[in-house]
Amino acid sequence: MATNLYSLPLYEKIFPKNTAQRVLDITLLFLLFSLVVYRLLSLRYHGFPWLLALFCESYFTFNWVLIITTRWTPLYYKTFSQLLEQRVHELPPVDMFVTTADPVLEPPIVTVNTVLSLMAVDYPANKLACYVSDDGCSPLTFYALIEVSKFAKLWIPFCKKYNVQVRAPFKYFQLDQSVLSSTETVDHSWEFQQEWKKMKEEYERLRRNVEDAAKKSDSFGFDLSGELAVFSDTERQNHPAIVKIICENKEGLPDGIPHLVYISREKRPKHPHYYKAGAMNALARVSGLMTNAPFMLNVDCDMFVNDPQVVHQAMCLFLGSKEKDCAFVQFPQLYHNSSADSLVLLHEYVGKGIVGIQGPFFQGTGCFHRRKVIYGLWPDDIENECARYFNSVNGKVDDDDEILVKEFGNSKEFIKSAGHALKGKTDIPMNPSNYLDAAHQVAGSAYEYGSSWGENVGCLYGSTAEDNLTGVTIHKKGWRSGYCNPDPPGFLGCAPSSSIAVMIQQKRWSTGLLEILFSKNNPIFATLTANLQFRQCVAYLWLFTWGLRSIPELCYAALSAYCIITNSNFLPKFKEPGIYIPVAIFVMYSLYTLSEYIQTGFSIRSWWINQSMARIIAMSAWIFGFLNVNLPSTSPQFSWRAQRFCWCSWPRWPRAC
Ligand SMILES: O=c1ccn([C@@H]2O[C@H](COP(=O)(O)OP(=O)(O)O[C@H]3O[C@H](CO)[C@@H](O)[C@H](O)[C@H]3O)[C@@H](O)[C@H]2O)c(=O)[nH]1
Ligand SMILES: [Mn+2]
Repeated sequence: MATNLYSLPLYEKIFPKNTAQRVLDITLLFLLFSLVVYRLLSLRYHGFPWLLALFCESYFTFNWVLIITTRWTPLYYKTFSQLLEQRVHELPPVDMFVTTADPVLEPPIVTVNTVLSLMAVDYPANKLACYVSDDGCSPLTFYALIEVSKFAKLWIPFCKKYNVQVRAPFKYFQLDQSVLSSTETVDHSWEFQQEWKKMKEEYERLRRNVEDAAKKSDSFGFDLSGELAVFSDTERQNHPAIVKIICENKEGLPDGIPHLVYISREKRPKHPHYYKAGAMNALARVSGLMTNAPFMLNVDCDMFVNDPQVVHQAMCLFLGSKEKDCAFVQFPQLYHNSSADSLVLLHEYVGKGIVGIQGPFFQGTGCFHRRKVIYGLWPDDIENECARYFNSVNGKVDDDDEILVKEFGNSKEFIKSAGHALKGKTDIPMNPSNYLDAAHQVAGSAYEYGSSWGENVGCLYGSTAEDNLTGVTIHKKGWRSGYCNPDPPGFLGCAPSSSIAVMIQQKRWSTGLLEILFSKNNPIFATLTANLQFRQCVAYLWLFTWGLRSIPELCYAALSAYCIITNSNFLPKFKEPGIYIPVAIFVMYSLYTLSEYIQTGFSIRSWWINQSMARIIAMSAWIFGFLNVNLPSTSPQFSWRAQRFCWCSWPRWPRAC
């Protein structure tokens, strides 16, 4: 008897067994408690170093409690994307967002590759739209996207015809020709070889054009005429909104080219622009008007699609679960230019634990969202059909509905589209060009004033880690999130290229995370007053306290130097039995972490380097993050570019610069 396809699930939840891990975790916890108790009992025989060591070790014990609570029940999902199209008659539309901010630090050829990999995914082209937000207001980025639209007409059919696996051309042409197409029979054919050569030439031409244009723009030789005329008289931080439709799939062809839209939201020196969060909100509004897809994917400009089935994978989770159980689907942040061992380990041993509680954190990139959730919906709103938003009960959306205007701002067209999105209507507009005027309005710098954007709607303002702030408020409402970790990875990003860049990034993260910890969106309040689960709160606390951990880490490292100088000691003497406790902790922790590295396929050397780097980061970058949040800022606010370059700057993304 044939299996009924409708009865098969789209994904499976797998809870791996972790008994050995739990036993080791508890043993270490027991040893840490013993050490703290031993210190307390012997405190009166010792001086200051003992007291300081007690403080540090108590903090490390607290941190260990956070870690083991977080990773107690690991979970991962297995998706069956081949069943999706049989199970779902009509695949839902998806709007794809790319954010870029600086054509020098993020060369347009990188954005070009990301955009091409998105536009070429295996999904009906009439269900896709790609929106690029350019916070650099750069004619170069715009020019590069025009070049993309020409190349896409060749590239997308080529990828689909030969079932190309990696659809970011720079990566594809780096690969060995024998693995270029997954269809072995076509792989070696004369036709394929010819088309491959042509495609490579075309890509080289595109790359040269974009790079030559970049050189010209460096030397102020860029001709701002024709389509680029809108960029004359603009400054990076002072310009009107620019919205241009570069490709439009007017006929709605499933095998055509998806819409491609360029957006540079308005910026004025007087108005705060809220960095990436502001860009994401402008993208949400413009896309809401033009295509209003119920799902949105957001990626950083340096993160390309590595598996053309990503949208299918995400849809398995969205369409296979109850709405409440899947507010967003996060793919892990992995890199193509670095093995990023420590990140992989973090995903493996802590990330999966978080997935098993209320779902993964929003990591800012490689994430599919439900539009409704980004519009601020609570799970209860789904049951009562968003009653709190609508004055009229006749099912129609009034474009001057007071509540909607207060939430979403003063654009009649946008109110209508938001109302449809909230009500889950799927009859979406297909002609983005009809909404160009309204799009300019909602991409204006003053549009958000008096509305809930950044407060309750969209990506939230108030932290440089806007992704975590937005994620914690989603979980706080009681939503769960899904995790997709396919092999090969769905997305690959670009790791910071130097240690100093890593430090700057870590400093920014620790600042942003502490900003959330000290705000009204603190996970403890969220558990006490709303629907954040207790263990999810613990997981968030583990993350948000990175910056605080720098203090005990630094003190503990300084203790040995202090004791040598003052001829005192902070550890029990060798003849005292108490010495066995710290020695046991040290040996066990080292072997334990080492075994995690080896089990995940990394070397002893990588373990050593990462352990050292973890200490260096905690004692430098995180300290600066901590100071950044706690000291009143006296220095001028640095631009994003300065933050990326400048180790000693005091960056606070959420302020205007
Ligand atoms: O004013 C800005 C600043 C940044 N960005 C974009 O935001 C993204 C992330 O910025 P980046 O400086 O590359 O930060 P990273 O530390 O590499 O990013 C990580 O950390 C951020 C939170 O700090 C998350 O938002 C990101 O998704 C995550 O990849 C990039 O696409 C930028 O183009 C803007 O669009 N406008
Ligand atoms: Mn980045």
